[in-house]
Amino acid sequence: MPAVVVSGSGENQEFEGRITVYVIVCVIIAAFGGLMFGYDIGISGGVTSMDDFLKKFFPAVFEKKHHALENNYCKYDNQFLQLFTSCLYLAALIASFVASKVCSKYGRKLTMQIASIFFIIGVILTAGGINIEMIIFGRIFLGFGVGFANQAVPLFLSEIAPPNLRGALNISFQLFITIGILVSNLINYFTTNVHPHGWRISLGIAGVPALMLCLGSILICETPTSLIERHKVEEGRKVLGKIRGVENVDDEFDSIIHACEMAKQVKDPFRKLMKPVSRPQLVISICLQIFQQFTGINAIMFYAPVLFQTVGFGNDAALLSSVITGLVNVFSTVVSIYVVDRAGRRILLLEACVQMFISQVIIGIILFKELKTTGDNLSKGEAIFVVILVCTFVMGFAWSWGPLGWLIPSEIFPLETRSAGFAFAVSTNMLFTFIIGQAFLSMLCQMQAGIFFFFAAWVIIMGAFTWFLLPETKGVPVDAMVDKVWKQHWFWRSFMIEDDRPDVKVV
Ligand SMILES: OC[C@H]1O[C@](O)(CO)[C@@H](O)[C@@H]1O
Repeated sequence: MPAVVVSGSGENQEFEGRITVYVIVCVIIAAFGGLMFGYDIGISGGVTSMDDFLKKFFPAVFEKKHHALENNYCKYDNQFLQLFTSCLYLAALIASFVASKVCSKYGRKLTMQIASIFFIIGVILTAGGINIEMIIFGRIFLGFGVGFANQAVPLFLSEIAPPNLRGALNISFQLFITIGILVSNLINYFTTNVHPHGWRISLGIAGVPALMLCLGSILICETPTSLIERHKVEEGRKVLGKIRGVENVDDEFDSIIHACEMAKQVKDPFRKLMKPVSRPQLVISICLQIFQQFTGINAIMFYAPVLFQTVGFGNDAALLSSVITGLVNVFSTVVSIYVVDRAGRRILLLEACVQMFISQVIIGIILFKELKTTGDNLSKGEAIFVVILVCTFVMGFAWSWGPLGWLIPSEIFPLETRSAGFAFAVSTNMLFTFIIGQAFLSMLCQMQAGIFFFFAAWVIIMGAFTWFLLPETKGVPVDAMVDKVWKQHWFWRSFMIEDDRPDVKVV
């Protein structure tokens, strides 16, 4: 998940430096952290739809799936099966509190190393799993890895990126996540026909990015910001010179020193976050995360193969359809990188609401009409139409609520509360991802086709929220947000009266 830029608002300043090979190597290594997260998101749906896996760990679900004991919508409704997917996010939520301390006390590099060790343990336990407990423990370890990696990698990327590339790199983390999801969909497509251990291969391949992150994080440098924060000022200057590839890094160095000093002056950022002046940023960041998850995206990302089987696809067709939605996810995220600073945030979010709403309502209507009783299936044409609609839904999400759910919280907080505010955003995301992961299959069973109308209703709420309460922040310098955005806004300006911000001028 993309980064909060803590090293001053260098976005508005030109410093000397070029993109060095070293920076590129560091970015690639850190990318494995994002890939790993995406891989874990995407892999569980395919694995939980594989017969060999179900027979071994969830025989009751296997029976339901093959003997039509229940209607289509309830085939996969099983709390443990959902726990296999969702426990990862609960573990990540818990780990992220510890990780944020480790990250600022001991640095980004060590935090990434710890993440990769968790990942490796998680991969061994899940791929080698012999009972449910072992695979759930494995997923929990993967979750610890995600908690640590998601704290360190975005910060690391934004701190080593040349300032003019920070925005693009911010969205790149989401891009790495989507690539990880796609790779996992592809792997599942091939391993589903490898019996009886295809699922072990799927879960085991996660070891590749985990090992790359582990070995790579020995090679990479610590970021200058983290070194300076931890009083290793001279080393910080040296590393800055090395990653920028120029002799004179004085300006950027001074700006990092200044930003670190400013950040230190804020005694209690969490208290400051609770004051009315921070209300707009806090409410918006939390709501964006809740809304991001209530678009229903992870119902698709986690359970697409299961969902496609629910509407009557065979195993291969279901997995292939997931590959297609994975591809749409990646390409639409790339679109966002190009469009976001040209078109602005609001228009992307609002357009996506319309697109997602239409897709969900039509899917809901088709399923409502065609999948009523046990044994019903969609016709081939209808099933293909549903896949197309899932793609238009994912497309809308991926160029808006996906990346912007992270970008906006990272740019609206003033420096004093940025880190703390972003931590809230990360934990809210993990919490609601957990809720969707744990509840979706049961909701599908209870609400049947109505689940799509449920998510569509949320899309209306988030559209209204965006329309009335989300100001445009495109091109607004970070230190001008209060004057140019919040004090001008019809609703949020009433919170700006008690403006007790310390005079932090971000340079
Ligand atoms: O690309 C979709 C993925 O992006 C996220 O919303 C993170 O921003 C995940 O929760 C989701 O699985």
